[in-house]
Amino acid sequence: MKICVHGIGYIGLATAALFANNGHDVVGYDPDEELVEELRAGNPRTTEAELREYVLDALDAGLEPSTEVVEADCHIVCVPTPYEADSKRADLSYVEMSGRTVAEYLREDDMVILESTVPPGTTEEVLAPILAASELTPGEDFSLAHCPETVLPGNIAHELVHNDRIIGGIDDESADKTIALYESLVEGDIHRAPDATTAEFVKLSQNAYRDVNIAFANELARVANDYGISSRDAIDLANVHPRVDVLNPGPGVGGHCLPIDPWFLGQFSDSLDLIATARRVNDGMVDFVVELLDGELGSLDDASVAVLGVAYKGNVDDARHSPGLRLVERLTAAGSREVGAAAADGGQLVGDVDVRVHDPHVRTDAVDLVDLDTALDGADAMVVAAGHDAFRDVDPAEAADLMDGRVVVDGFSILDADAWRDAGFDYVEI
Ligand SMILES: NC(=O)C1=CN([C@@H]2O[C@H](COP(=O)(O)OP(=O)(O)OC[C@H]3O[C@@H](n4cnc5c(N)ncnc54)[C@H](O)[C@@H]3O)[C@@H](O)[C@H]2O)C=CC1
Ligand SMILES: CC(=O)N[C@@H]1[C@@H](OP(=O)(O)OP(=O)(O)OC[C@H]2O[C@@H](n3ccc(=O)[nH]c3=O)[C@H](O)[C@@H]2O)O[C@H](C(=O)O)[C@@H](O)[C@@H]1O
Repeated sequence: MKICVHGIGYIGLATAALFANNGHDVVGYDPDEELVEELRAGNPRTTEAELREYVLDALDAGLEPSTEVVEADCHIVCVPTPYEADSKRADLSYVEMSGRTVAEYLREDDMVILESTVPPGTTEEVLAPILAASELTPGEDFSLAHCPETVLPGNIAHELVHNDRIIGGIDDESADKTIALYESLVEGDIHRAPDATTAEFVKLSQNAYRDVNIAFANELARVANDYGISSRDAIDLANVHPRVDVLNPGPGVGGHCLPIDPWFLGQFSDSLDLIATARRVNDGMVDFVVELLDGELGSLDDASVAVLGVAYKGNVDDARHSPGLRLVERLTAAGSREVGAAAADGGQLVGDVDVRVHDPHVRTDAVDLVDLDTALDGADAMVVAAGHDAFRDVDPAEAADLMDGRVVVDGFSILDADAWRDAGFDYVEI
């Protein structure tokens, strides 16, 4: 089948490769000329080794990166759906733009599949009317379905093939055709949603569920701290119950999915309550880290803090909406004024903090990154704000030689607590 994937970023490229590696004739369209050139030269933008190999196989199998759209039996839309922070709404302009492009190339009996994560109702109420500008009728002249993507960054090559899929069409035939196509590719089960809106809702519910569960763990961490006990020990023990499965606390929830998708879920509903509270709890964990630092150091005024990790989670290079970046903001002068402004509401006043940031995976313009030794040199405290495996190897004796202070806040409980305590550190974990 001739397939045109619209948007060959992280998700679209993997999806294009999935189809190309299964014998389809695939064009990966993206307006980003540099990205297309790099791919044509055999340089996919990924640090995931398995994904890289998978994409290189696909290029060998004929995957054609292109800045031109082509006519195709199936158009798969994988464009960005960013979040507008002020309104807490999805920016659907890329989906709309892509829809207008697809409409120009659409022929009778073609398939259109939206994979981007969108608020409930988008496929039927936003994309379908745009595609109808082709003068073909959605559901009658061409099929239209939503097939949300659920791969876990860091494990995409495996999950792309093995995850179950939820597929919802704007009518039965659209769902039938889309299900048949994905059944020929993936090893996970395919589940039929009653309609496209339900499929959109389910995708967002999965991420909201995880966000709420993490918020529960984060709240337990704060409560356990009030009792002077380890939340990690308590959660491990709670989880021996056959019907309890609490996730891990940490310095907050990052990435461009979990912190955002709960708001997409509530975009056309006034009923978010627990889910909105969970967002607030998770975003508040950075303040908890600041409180821990302040408590351990006596005062943050003029303190030096080494922040290790601005990736949104361990072993990835993506710093979008990361707890580490938020922590840096809070600790720097601009951020401390923000925290100070909240003092009347019980927030704490923080003075100027010398913040040094190190991350072996991330390249970003958002903060100045330094090497590990520079970050630790003269620091009063060290915070692990991303769970990179590399941080397990930081030697407490060497850190003690470099640092002025002896405070470590381990956001992910990844360090060897005994070794750090033996080296003279006050070791605190979330
Ligand atoms: N990254 C992830 O872990 C996951 C992402 N998603 C969803 O998948 C969608 C895509 O996300 P990513 O691949 O991460 O984004 P990305 O930013 O890596 O890639 C999107 C690509 O679309 C291209 N693009 C922009 N406008 C376009 C247009 N009009 N036509 C064709 N291409 C266009 C961009 O140049 C870019 O290369 C989003 O809705 C996201 O929420 C879903 C599950 C996981
Ligand atoms: C329900 C679910 O597991 N969704 C996945 C999620 O990918 P993502 O990498 O954002 O998820 P993640 O590994 O839970 O990490 C998100 C954030 O949550 C934090 N986190 C995660 C687990 C935990 O126990 N505690 C915790 O604090 C992480 O450190 C990170 O900051 O969102 C992806 C997406 O929708 O883009 C989705 O495809 C993935 O399957």
